[in-house]
Order: sequence, then C-alpha cells, then structure tokens
Amino acid sequence: MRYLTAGESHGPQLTAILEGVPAGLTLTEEMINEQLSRRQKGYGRGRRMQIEKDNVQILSGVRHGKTIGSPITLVIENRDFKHWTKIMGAAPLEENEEQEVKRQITRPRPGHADLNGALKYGHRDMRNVLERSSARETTARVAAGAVARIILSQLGIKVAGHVLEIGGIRAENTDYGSIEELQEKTENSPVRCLDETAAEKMMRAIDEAKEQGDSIGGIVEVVVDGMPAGVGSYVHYDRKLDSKLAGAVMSINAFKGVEIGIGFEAAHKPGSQVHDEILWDEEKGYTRGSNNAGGLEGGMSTGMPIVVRGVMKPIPTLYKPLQSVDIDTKEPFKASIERSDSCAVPAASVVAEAVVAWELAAAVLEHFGHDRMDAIKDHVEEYKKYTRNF
Ligand SMILES: Cc1cc2nc3c(=O)[nH]c(=O)nc-3n(C[C@H](O)[C@H](O)[C@H](O)COP(=O)(O)O)c2cc1C
Ligand SMILES: C=C(O[C@@H]1CC(C(=O)O)=C[C@@H](OP(=O)(O)O)[C@H]1O)C(=O)O
Repeated sequence: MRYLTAGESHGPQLTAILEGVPAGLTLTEEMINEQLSRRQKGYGRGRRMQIEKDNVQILSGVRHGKTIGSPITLVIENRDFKHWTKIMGAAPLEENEEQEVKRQITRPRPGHADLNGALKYGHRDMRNVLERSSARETTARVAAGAVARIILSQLGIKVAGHVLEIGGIRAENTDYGSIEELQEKTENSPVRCLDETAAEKMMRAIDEAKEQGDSIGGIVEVVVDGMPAGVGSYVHYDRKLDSKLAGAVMSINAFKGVEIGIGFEAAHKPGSQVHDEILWDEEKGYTRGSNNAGGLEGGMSTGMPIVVRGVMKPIPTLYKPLQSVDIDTKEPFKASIERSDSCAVPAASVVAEAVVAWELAAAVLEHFGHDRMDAIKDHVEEYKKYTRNF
C-alpha cells in the first residue's frame, strides 16, 4: 500500500491518491471527516483553522460505501483559496495584475524550509517554498491515515495518541487503561493530554508564548493495541518496522526526534532493567513481563502494544521574528511573518496517529495479503491461532 499527496497550503485543494487498499472495506466520507476534524482542534492554533472546515470528497476507488481495489482519490478543498486566487492561481498573470500580486517573500524564517528550499529550487519568491512545506499537507496525510485506521480496526488493531509534554510541562499521570479510554479522555482535552492539571498549565504556557510573540513545542505519544507478533522483518534494513515508524513520525513537519518504547532512557539503564522477559500464558500464548521495547524487537512487532513518541520543535514563524537576511539586498532584516500557530503539538498528535496507522496497515497487508478484506481477516485469525500454539 502506498500513497502520494499533492497541493499547496493556499491552493485550491489537497489531494491524496492511495494505492493498494484492499477491496471490500467499508469507507465513507464521514469516516474520514471524523479524523480531519480531530486534527483541526487543539489549543494553540492560529486563525487559519477557523477559516477551514476540512471535508473530504472521495473521487475514485469506492462504490456504494465499499472500496473496489482500485486507487482511491481523496480531495480536501482549501476554503482559504478564495482569498488567494490571484496569488496562488495556476494561470499566468496579466500585465496589469503583476504589480498587485508580485509581493515576494524574500526574508526567510529561521527554522522553516524557506531558505534551503529557495536555494534548492532557485525560487526568488519563497512563497513557492512555504506553500508546500506548510503543514497544511498533513491534512491529506490524516485523510490517508483514516483509511489505514479503518483497515486496522477491521483486524482488531486500535490506534490512539496523546500529548505528553508542551513547553517543558510534562504530564505526570499517563495511565490510560485501555486504548478506548485513552481516546475518550483525550478527546475532551483541548491539548489532548490525560493529566488535567498539566493540561491547564500547558494552555497557560501556550497563552504566554503567544503573548510574547513566541512559540513552543512538545512531545506526543502514539499507542497501538492488537498488533499480531512478527509483522515487519529483521532480514533487511528497509523491511524493519521500527525504522519505518521512525521515518514516518520524523517526516511530520517540525518533528525532530522519535523514540520507540523507553527510547533514549535505555541509554542509562542496564540490560536487566531494559529487556522484557518472555512469559507464556495458556490463553494468550507468548507474552512479556513489561513493554520497554514498545512492542518492537528486531524490526518486528512483539504482540505487545506499540509505543512511539515524537518530539516537535517550536513553530518557526514568530510574531516577534528572529534575525534574517533579505535575499535580494543581503541586508539584515527580521524574518517575514506568515499568519501562524503558536503551538501545534495537540494537532500534531493526530497527525502522528495517522502516519503510524498508515505504516502499520501497510506492513500488516504486506504480511497478510492485500486484495480482499474478508480473506485478510481470515488470514489474521488463522495466524493468531498459529502464534498462540507455536
Ligand atoms: C500541525 C502543524 C502545524 C504547523 N503550523 C505551523 C505554523 O503555523 N507556522 C509555522 O511556521 N510552522 C508550522 N508548523 C511547522 C512547520 O511546518 C515546519 O517547521 C516546517 O515545515 C519546516 O520543517 P522542519 O521543522 O521539519 O524542519 C506546523 C507543523 C505542524 C505539524
Ligand atoms: C493550514 C494549516 O496549518 C498551517 C501550517 C503552517 C506551516 O507553516 O506549517 C502555517 C500556517 O498556515 P497559514 O499561513 O495559512 O495560517 C498554518 O495554519 C493546517 O494545519 O491545516
């Protein structure tokens, strides 16, 4: 299973083409919209999220609410485009429009893609860079991830995410019970955090950063339950499931670190306190005494919950901008200001769920087949019996 996305932040639409989705999966626009609306919520977002109301259109690959095995085209309109038709239109500009529209962005923002993207593609107007490097694109990835989640849920695999830290404020209470409870509890939190006291402090930290024209980052965690053991592989570097998950989380805009299980903490602990002892249980078969490995060993799932964390740096666009250089004059200037979020960690946790769901669904289909949902379901059941009796 693979997908491509296209679309600029202020262009007419975002598009995702998903290839390899099995036939016979129940899929409606409402099911995808539910995930899109989760991504739009979250404390700390700027005014753009009030303009957009992300709604998907399914334009191919689905008939009468069921996938048919052909590529699925998903489209999400950018409502903001109507304010940007001249600036973002595909048609060449008329001569009389040039003056009006040609306000170029020439002062790159430290931390964003502006300068490197301009150098790479030779753009003197850095709008050509920021339009596609914008995390608006994550809307299309959440739409694709929504389809992956539905495949996984059909196979008894559930994905949920939450926020562990914002601006140095760490959630103390992270006990979530079941995946359903985690989802339910964080859905009502504006910062998607389980710990209500920490959540209040996080919101105040976001307010303060905003007042000061600054921005803050944080840490998100994705947890997955129900993954059968042995998905992924140890035999070749590009088949390792942990590396695919790390790559997917790292590919989210502004993510700068990924941990699997206890992650970086393993560096200061002896092996006896890190590795998860192997047990056998009449009902479950093989299980573990702990889950420090976050459900992954040797590039494969262990059957324990998968735990992936990602670190998001603070948003680069600052209302009190940092020093930069005008690429036309080479004079020092403050970086340009694009309307911006002050913290997008809660929203990014939904994106992290989506990209993790996609990688897991792709790996599951590689393992169990990918043509018909009913055959895949049977195969998973059979395999679970096999691993239990192994
Ligand atoms: C959900 C989300 C919203 C974001 N919103 C903004 C924003 O409003 N302004 C901004 O400058 N960066 C924002 N970013 C981060 C930039 O897109 C990101 O820093 C940029 O693409 C450069 O890539 P890099 O940080 O991965 O190196 C956002 C990221 C995410 C995940
Ligand atoms: C549009 C989204 O996020 C955008 C991500 C983003 C960036 O630079 O990454 C910059 C901002 O765009 P704008 O200048 O239009 O306000 C955010 O709003 C979104 O998440 O849907």
